Amino acid sequence: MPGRTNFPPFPEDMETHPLVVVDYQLIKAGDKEEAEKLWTAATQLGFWYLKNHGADEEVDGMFDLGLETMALSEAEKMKYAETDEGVGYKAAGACVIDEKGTLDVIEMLNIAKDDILAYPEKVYAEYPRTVNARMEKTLQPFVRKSVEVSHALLDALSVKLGLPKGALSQRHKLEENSTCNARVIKTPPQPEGWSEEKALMAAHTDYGSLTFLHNRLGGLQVLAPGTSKWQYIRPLPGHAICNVGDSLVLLSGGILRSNLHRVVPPPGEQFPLERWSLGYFMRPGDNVPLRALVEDSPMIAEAVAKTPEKNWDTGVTSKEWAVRRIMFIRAKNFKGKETWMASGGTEDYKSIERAAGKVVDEVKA
Ligand SMILES: O=C(O)CCC(=O)C(=O)O
Ligand SMILES: [Fe+2]
Repeated sequence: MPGRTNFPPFPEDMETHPLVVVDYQLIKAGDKEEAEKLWTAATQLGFWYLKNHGADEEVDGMFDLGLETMALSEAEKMKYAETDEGVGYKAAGACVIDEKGTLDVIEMLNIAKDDILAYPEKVYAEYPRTVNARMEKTLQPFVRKSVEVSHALLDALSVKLGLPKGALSQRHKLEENSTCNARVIKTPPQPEGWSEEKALMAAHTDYGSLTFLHNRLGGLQVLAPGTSKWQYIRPLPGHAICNVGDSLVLLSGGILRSNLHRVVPPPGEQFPLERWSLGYFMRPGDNVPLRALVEDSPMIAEAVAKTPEKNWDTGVTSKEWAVRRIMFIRAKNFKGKETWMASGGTEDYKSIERAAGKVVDEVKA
């Protein structure tokens, strides 16, 4: 499988954005210094490498599942086409990547955590046979491992936020229905070349809480705060990439950051290759209101008081937030700039335009 174990290196001389390395075993053991590193990463950029996460075997199985499933015929995959709630197979061209309605080129498979854990019972959807064949041996262990890791990170962040230890993980209960999913992404090579305006996955913030991402090839880029240039994240063997999503930003009154990122073709010698990536997307339980936890933490209350111009009580639940974002990014629902903007979360559109070299009128934009 190109992009899994045997591929040319990410170019040495490529400019990248450095990430803090967090050691999962130390976080799990309650190490204060490591929690401090996590805090720095989660509040400043919102991205970090996670080492010693212990999920390598499960991740390898997930890459195999992706390969086996994407190799099925398009007709077969389309029997399981993604719903408006973002569950199932997303064909290339099913989503838009900009306000002009340009169609995307990536294939994606989203398998709901609730379907995985309930298997062979169905909660939302049926999946291709290649997925069913790996429900028990790959998907369930991958979900369990990812949830264990994500909960340890949430607990460490809770403490730093001045919340009771379980305050965040309680809002992400495994047994509660949620839009959490396991995702595999296949990005096709771009033999005609590639131009800066055409991201393969558009600039976005993740809408959930924490993403536990596994990359082999380069292609993931971030637009760091205070910069106007997209920078690659260098994939490091054995290291996951974790990032904060909008839900944690909202729950923490903006103390945690969900940074803009996108996917472009891998650089250098990796350019002609198919790119595969996958992750577990942890999101709050469906009924969790997306509002700052001001009653539970003086630190959050203070952060909210200092930013009265922001809306820290969205008035919607985690599920409503997710469904809106998914629905409006789908090509079949695209009606112009309005629907494109309705697909947004906490993205800073001005910084995206600045990075694209457009002049932004700070007053009117
Ligand atoms: O493929 C990647 O590296 C990133 C994927 C991503 O950002 C997403 O699925 O939300
Ligand atoms: Fe993302």
